[in-house]
Amino acid sequence: MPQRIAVLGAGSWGTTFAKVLADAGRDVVLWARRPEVAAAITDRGENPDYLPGIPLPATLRSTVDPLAALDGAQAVVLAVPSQTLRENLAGWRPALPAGATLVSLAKGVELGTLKRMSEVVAEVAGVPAGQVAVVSGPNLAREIAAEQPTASVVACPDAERAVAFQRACFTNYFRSYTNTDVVGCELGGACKNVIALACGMAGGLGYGDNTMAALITRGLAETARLGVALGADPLTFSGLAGLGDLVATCASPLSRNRSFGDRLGRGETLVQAQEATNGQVAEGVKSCSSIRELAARHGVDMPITDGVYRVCHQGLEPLKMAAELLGRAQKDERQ
Ligand SMILES: NC(=O)C1=CN([C@@H]2O[C@H](COP(=O)(O)OP(=O)(O)OC[C@H]3O[C@@H](n4cnc5c(N)ncnc54)[C@H](O)[C@@H]3O)[C@@H](O)[C@H]2O)C=CC1
Ligand SMILES: O=C(CO)COP(=O)(O)O
Repeated sequence: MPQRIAVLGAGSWGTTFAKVLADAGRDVVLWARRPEVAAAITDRGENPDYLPGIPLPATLRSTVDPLAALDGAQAVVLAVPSQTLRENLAGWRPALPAGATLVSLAKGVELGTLKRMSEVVAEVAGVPAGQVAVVSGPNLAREIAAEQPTASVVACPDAERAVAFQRACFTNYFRSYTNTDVVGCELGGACKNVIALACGMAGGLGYGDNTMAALITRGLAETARLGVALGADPLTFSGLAGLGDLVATCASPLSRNRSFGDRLGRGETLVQAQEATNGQVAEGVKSCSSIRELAARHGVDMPITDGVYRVCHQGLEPLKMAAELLGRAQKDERQ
C-alpha cells in the first residue's frame, strides 16, 4: 500500500481527497498553485477558497513546489481539470517517481484527442496503463469534506494496484470498491456531467422529478451505449461510477454542472453562467463536445448529449431542446 502520497491540485476535490488520504493515515503533501492557498492549508488547516469552514487534518501539508510534493511519493493523485491535465502533467513528468501509481480524479474527455483521462496520463507520463488508476463515484466534495458517508470506485487494469490504493484511502466515511473496467468508470464520470447539465436545464425551466428521472434514466442508457461501443462492461453503469454518480450529480444543488445547467434553463447565457462559477470547473460544458464527437466516431446515438452541446455551443434554447427530445421518433426502450 502506498504510504507517501502527492495530491496535485488543491481545488475542492483535490483538497477533500487529500483529507481522506490523511485521515486514512497516509503521509500526504498537497500541491496548490497559489502560495496563499498552500499557506492557509499548512498553517491554519483550511482551504478558504474551496472549502471554507472545513477543518483539515493537522498532518496535511501543502506546497507550491511540485518537486517537494512529488519527492518520494508512491502514489500521485492528479486533481486538476480534465482540459489542463495534459499540460500540467507534462510539466511534472520529470519529477514523477518511477513506479508510482498515478491516480486520476478528473471527470472528462479531452477535447481534440477524445482521450479518456487515464489514456492522457499513461501517454504523457510514458507508463503502462496498469500503472494508472482512476477514482470515480458519487463524490460531491463538500459532503465528503464534512465526513458524510459515501462510496466510490478505484479502477485500474492492474487489480493488485487497485486493491493497494483502495486500502490507502479507506476511512470511516469513505468506502471504495475496486473495478478493472477503467473505460466504464471513466465514461460514467465524464458523461454524467453532461446529463447533469441537462437536468439543471430542466430544473431551471421549472420541470419536476419525473423529468429528472426520465433524463437520468435515458442519460444512463446513452452513456452505456457509448461505453459498450468502447469496450466497457455494461454492469459498470449500474454501479457507483455509473448510476451512483449520475444520481448524486443530477440531484444535488452542490453540483457545479447541475447548477450551471439550471442557470441556462433560467435564461442566462453561457458567459453569465460561467461568471457565476467563481472559476470552478463545470466539466460537462467542454466534455459535451468531445463526448458527442466520440459518439459520432463510433456511430452511437446520444441525443441528450447532443442537445446539451447545441445549447452550450450553438445557441439552442433549452425549451427547444426539450421539445426536440420529446419529438424524436418513438422506439423500443432497449434500443
Ligand atoms: N468537486 C467535486 O465534488 C468533484 C470533482 N471531481 C473532478 O475533479 C477534477 C478537479 O475538480 P475540482 O477540484 O472540483 O475543481 P476546482 O475547480 O475546485 O479546482 C481545480 C483545481 O485545479 C487548479 N487549476 C485550474 N486550472 C488549472 C490550470 N490551468 N493548471 C493547473 N491547475 C489548475 C485550480 O487552481 C484548482 O486547484 C474535475 O475533473 C472534477 O470533475 C470529481 C469528483 C468530485
Ligand atoms: O463529480 C462530482 C460528484 O461526484 C462533482 O460534480 P460537479 O463537478 O458537477 O460539482
